[in-house]
Amino acid sequence: MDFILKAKKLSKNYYSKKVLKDIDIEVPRGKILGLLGPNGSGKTTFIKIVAGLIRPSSGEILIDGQKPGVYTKSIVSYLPDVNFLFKWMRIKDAMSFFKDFYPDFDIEKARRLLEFMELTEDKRITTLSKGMVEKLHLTLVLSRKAKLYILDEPLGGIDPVAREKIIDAIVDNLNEESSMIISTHLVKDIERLFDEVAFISKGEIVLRGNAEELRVEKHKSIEEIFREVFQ
Ligand SMILES: Nc1ncnc2c1ncn2[C@@H]1O[C@H](COP(=O)(O)OP(=O)(O)OP(=O)(O)O)[C@@H](O)[C@H]1O
Repeated sequence: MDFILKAKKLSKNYYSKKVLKDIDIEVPRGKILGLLGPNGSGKTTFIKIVAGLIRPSSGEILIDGQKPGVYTKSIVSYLPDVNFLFKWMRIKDAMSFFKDFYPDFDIEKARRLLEFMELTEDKRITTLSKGMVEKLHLTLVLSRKAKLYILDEPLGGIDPVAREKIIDAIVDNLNEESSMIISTHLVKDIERLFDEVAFISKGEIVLRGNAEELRVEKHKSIEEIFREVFQ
């Protein structure tokens, strides 16, 4: 099988604290991986390594066959779990910012997604609700033509009805060659997106596999498996 991401024995320490311990994760090309774990389990740390923001302490990670660096940053579209937009911006400024910064940013796609999210370009960032800011972030990140999208806790502030619609939009907007990692502890609504899942607990992968095979094997939904693993 062809993999967009391969991590082997990946570890990260903050001083003497081991935050990731010998993580093995593989993401097949064209597939969506759910990285599932409770607060503080190491999801954001792993995602930051993939985004090239922090370095692992040991182990290996290859993205499209290369170590995190200039090339991998150009093919990875990263949705952080914090607001990355400036307060002075209107939505149209955020769009221009992305267009200038990322050559693969598709402004027409962004406009279509923005309309779908029921946001208008002249709105000021400071007047947006938390859910609206999340929708804008997703619009920007999904409008890049990336090989790998990494979404850290998307949809948390978005109401359940809008969440369903956005999940459909994520599926519709992902082309066949692109892959995605979604980190979350809100498994219920999102689980239908996952092809593969990896459960992370205290920095260790405790279970991973194909989502459908796990459902069949355990006669449980991924959410039920999540509750079982982390109760
Ligand atoms: N810069 C840092 N310095 C020291 N410890 C850190 C640092 N960043 C994260 N940690 C610790 O690493 C552990 C994993 O944190 P991380 O943010 O990766 O978890 P998470 O699974 O994303 O959690 P959440 O779901 O709450 O966002 C936590 O114990 C956290 O306190």
